[in-house]
Amino acid sequence: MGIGITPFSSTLRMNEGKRMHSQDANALGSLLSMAAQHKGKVMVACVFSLVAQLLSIAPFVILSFLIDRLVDDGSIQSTSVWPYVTAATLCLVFRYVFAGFAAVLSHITAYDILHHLRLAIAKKLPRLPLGFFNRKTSGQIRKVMLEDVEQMELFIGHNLPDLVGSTLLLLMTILILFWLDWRLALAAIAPLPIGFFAQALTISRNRESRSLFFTASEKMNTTMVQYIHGMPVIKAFTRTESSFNKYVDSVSECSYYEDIMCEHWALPMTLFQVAANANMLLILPLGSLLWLHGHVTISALVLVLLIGLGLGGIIQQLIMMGSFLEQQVEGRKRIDTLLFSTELPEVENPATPQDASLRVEHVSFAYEDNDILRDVNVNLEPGRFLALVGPSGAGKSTLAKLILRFWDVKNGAIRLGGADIRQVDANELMRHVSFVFQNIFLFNDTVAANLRVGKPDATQEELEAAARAARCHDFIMALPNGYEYVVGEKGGALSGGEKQRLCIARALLKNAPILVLDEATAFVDPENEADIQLALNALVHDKTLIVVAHRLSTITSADEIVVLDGGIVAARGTHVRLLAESELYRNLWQAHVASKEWRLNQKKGGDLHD
Ligand SMILES: Nc1ncnc2c1ncn2[C@@H]1O[C@H](COP(=O)(O)OP(=O)(O)OP(=O)(O)O)[C@@H](O)[C@H]1O
Repeated sequence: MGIGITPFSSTLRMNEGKRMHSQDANALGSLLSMAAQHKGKVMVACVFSLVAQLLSIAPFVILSFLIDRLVDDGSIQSTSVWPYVTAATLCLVFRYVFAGFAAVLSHITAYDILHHLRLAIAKKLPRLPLGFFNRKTSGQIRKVMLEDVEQMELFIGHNLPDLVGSTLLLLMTILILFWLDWRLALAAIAPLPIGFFAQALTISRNRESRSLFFTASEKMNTTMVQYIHGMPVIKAFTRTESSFNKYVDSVSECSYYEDIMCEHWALPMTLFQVAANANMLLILPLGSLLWLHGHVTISALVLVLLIGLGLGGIIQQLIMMGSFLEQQVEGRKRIDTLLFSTELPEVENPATPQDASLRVEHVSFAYEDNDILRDVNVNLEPGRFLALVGPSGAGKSTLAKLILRFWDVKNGAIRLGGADIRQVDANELMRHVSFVFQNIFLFNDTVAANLRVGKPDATQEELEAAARAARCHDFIMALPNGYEYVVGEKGGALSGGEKQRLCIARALLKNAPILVLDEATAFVDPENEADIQLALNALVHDKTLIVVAHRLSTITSADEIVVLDGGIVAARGTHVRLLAESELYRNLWQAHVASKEWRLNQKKGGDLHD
């Protein structure tokens, strides 16, 4: 297994090696403690596996007894042979019975573990800060939940019982060999250290490439998911070739590391194969000499040959299991990374927001080293409307996400209804805030089910009222099954604007006192814009509204507009005041008006051609 020599010379690599070593050890510990939680069934499965293994060599021992009888007593009757044959047959039959029981038990346990592990991961995901999902792609999480968890089934269902059975069989075989004759036993095991050395060499040479291979395979997974999910964009932008090449590159990277591992593996493995089967060259001449001089019986010699030659096979099996174990340790590492990711801290004495006011106090924030927001202040009374505007990359979406606690602020505090959001229980926070983001997500379910995400027990009347307020009812009724229409993955047949209005209806149903809306830039045709504006008006009248605005015409009525530039507040005020006082806002407004006129001209041009 992958714990051993660190083959790198530089300090950096030594440290990296040590880190990997301790991660491997931790992951192995997790694997074993997972087995220990079901120790009753796991131990019985291991014992059954061991018995099955012992029964596999028992017929050879019986055969040697028979040979003894034949040699010592030449006049043996054929009927005397039958008990030996029957015993050997029974051993073989029971070998498979025990192996079968071991497999059934270990698989029952394995599937139980699989079930609980998948549930544990699924329960963990909602407890993670929302920012976690910005960092990890769905492809990476999918790989952990499907493939890495599957490795645990292989560990409990196959590897562990086989590993225990084969290790004990190896020891038992060596003991029997020494019991038969110590000189022949030494001859049988003499080449094995060479085999072990070869294996240790493979492991140490492959340590780095193995880790790189697993990272490359994770990348391949992500690329594959993106290749499939992004197919409409890829085709629309005729990026089929470049996207396919990206996918091919990730596959090639994977096979590159596979090739390296094979190269590292080829020579030591060949050496091992030769060594594992070379003991016959020692046993046969030495055994013949010992027999000629009367030091061993013919039956002992035959038995040494039969089980001694099997030693290579047992070790080969152990080595194969060792390499499976490496994969399982690697899978467990990824599962643990997810399971032990830092959750939003539990609040000891949770605070409750008293109203729908929002205060952003001297907030600074950095994703990594560079500050994205610096000393930002906002004060919003309940029921008021705040717009965040500014050039691309100014930090508008980041500020909106901080209000939802995607991440915690670096300095300062964000208060909802007077309570620091770090002191508010995560569920309570979500009860007070609704949000509609640019990357709209709809479940592959009916329109009604998607709306009910906002309020699971909403009546049909409530659904329709929310849909009417968000300007969705008419297009929903025009769908083939109305509210029972299955929208399909990513919203299927709905337009971008329609999907956004569905999300607004969902937020309306949730009826949280504060709404954060990261306005989408993509769905800007005038009809949609007017409809979205009306949908927003429905939200505004009794809610505190924070809108990250790209279409400035939708926020001219905001109580306060905060202009962000390079992470700092460059100006603030109403639309009219900012037009008079802020050059940056004026420029943004002029750019917006120009783009609207351009779209209008484009449309007129289109109409003329029609
Ligand atoms: N998850 C992230 N990790 C690291 N950097 C990020 C992350 N999200 C955003 N950034 C960076 O933070 C900066 C501010 O991004 P943000 O999305 O908040 O800007 P924005 O004003 O909303 O831009 P836009 O109008 O284009 O949506 C950008 O430089 C962006 O590259």
